[in-house]
Amino acid sequence: MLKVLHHHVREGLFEGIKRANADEQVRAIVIIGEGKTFPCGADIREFHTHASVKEPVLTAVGHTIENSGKPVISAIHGTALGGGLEIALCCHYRIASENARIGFPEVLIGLLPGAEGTVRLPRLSGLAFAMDMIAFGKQVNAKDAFRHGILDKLCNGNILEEAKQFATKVIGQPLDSRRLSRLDVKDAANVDLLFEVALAQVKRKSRGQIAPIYCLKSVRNSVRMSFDKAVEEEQRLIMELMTGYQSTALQYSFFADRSAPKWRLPCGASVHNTKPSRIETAGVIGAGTMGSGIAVCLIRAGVPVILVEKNKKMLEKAMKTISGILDGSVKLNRMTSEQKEQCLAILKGTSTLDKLSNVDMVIEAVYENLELKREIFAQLDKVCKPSTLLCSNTSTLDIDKIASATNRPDKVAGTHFFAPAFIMKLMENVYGTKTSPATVATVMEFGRRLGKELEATKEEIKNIRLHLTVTFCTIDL
Ligand SMILES: CCC/C=C/C(=O)SCCNC(=O)CCNC(=O)[C@H](O)C(C)(C)COP(=O)([O-])OP(=O)([O-])OC[C@H]1O[C@@H](n2cnc3c(N)ncnc32)[C@H](O)[C@@H]1OP(=O)([O-])[O-]
Repeated sequence: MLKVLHHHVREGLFEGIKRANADEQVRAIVIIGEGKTFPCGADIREFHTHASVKEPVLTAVGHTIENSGKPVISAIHGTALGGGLEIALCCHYRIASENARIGFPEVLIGLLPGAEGTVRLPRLSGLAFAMDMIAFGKQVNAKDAFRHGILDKLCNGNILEEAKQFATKVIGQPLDSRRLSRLDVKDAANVDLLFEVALAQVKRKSRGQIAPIYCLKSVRNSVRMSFDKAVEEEQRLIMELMTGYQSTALQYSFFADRSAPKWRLPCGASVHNTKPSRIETAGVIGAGTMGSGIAVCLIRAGVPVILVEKNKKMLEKAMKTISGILDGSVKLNRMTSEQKEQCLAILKGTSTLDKLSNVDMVIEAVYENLELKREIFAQLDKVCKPSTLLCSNTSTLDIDKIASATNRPDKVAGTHFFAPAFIMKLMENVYGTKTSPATVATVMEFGRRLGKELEATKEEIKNIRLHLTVTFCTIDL
């Protein structure tokens, strides 16, 4: 596990600083991460648990550090992120290995640096840099951080030894000018202009998201209010974000993103011992909103698609819609016109299922009617080659009941996309009682290829999970 500021880490740090302050032999204090890195933030798993509010909270640790009568130096290697960087900002000096990185990624999980980071960083780096770093969750390398005054020294040798040497040089020097809470914000006169420019960027780049706007407001408060008042307001803003649906969704997505590549089934099959098959071609059945959106995902990932829709007018309309969606991507510079044409070249429309005889995978996306889906799956079973995976985009129906309409239940799975499928990142892969590990491996690998955040869900728990994922995903990720 990476170094995160669990309750016991905060407690250890707090007690350590107090002990060092009380010990007459100690003349300076160095804070360094054991192992590969400085702390990369608060423990996200601890949020919403009692441990996150158990004393000493991060701000109390920070105050003890800043108020220490002996110089405190943070020696950063690896990454100092989020709460880790907030601890470093409470230190009187910061030195870092040349290849270290620092940043405030909180906004990426729908939060802001709520342990006084939005109020301290501008006092050190200036407003423009702080707004950019905090509202976009940017990580910067040590050289950039040094250039912007965040670090006092870059090290290329043993970081602990260099920190000890540095400490001997600063012993006895006045500390007040090193306590960021006592300093004014640099470039404060430009606050309104900088805020407007950053806000316009946020609205363009992080459309629909609340946290980046709160980040900017909180940084602006660092100029408009006293340190203490701005901190109070920062607390209010983070509490509002913490209880909102966007941060819940983004935190969920943070862990889903990391756990999906490590999927494991109760039978012992896992990503490590099960080989996926390569999907070279696919069929999508149903050219409504979901079917068209799924087809877009696939052709954008370079997978040739046969889109089946028995209503010819609807098929024609869907082909135009798909072309329009790709035009939108071209306008937003997400693809070139040439790439758009390449996507359209691998999309074919048809009104009959028999054209799917040779595809490697079919994703059915007709409306939620069990009998209709069973009928389609029974036909697919006859039409498709024996190795074809038969998948359903169903959000509520039982995969086992759909699979039982075929003679290949081991090759049937749910591949549940969320609307609009070409934007929403979550994909829930549902396995039934007879779905084989190889099928799970293939749909998980396929989802990864589409750039999705994945969930492997057992049919029995789908409905509980589904309730959660739907709630979580009502935002434009
Ligand atoms: C009062 C509030 C004020 C403060 C707020 C904050 O600090 S908010 C926090 C601000 N900080 C962030 O948002 C930092 C978020 N983290 C990152 O950006 C990256 O993890 C990284 C760049 C630190 C390392 O990348 P990498 O590719 O080397 O490694 P990896 O990404 O694969 O992770 C390895 C394992 O560590 C786990 N884990 C990681 N971080 C946390 C965490 N904070 N918590 C819990 N767990 C965390 C991760 O789930 C995974 O666990 P698994 O699956 O093995 O059980």
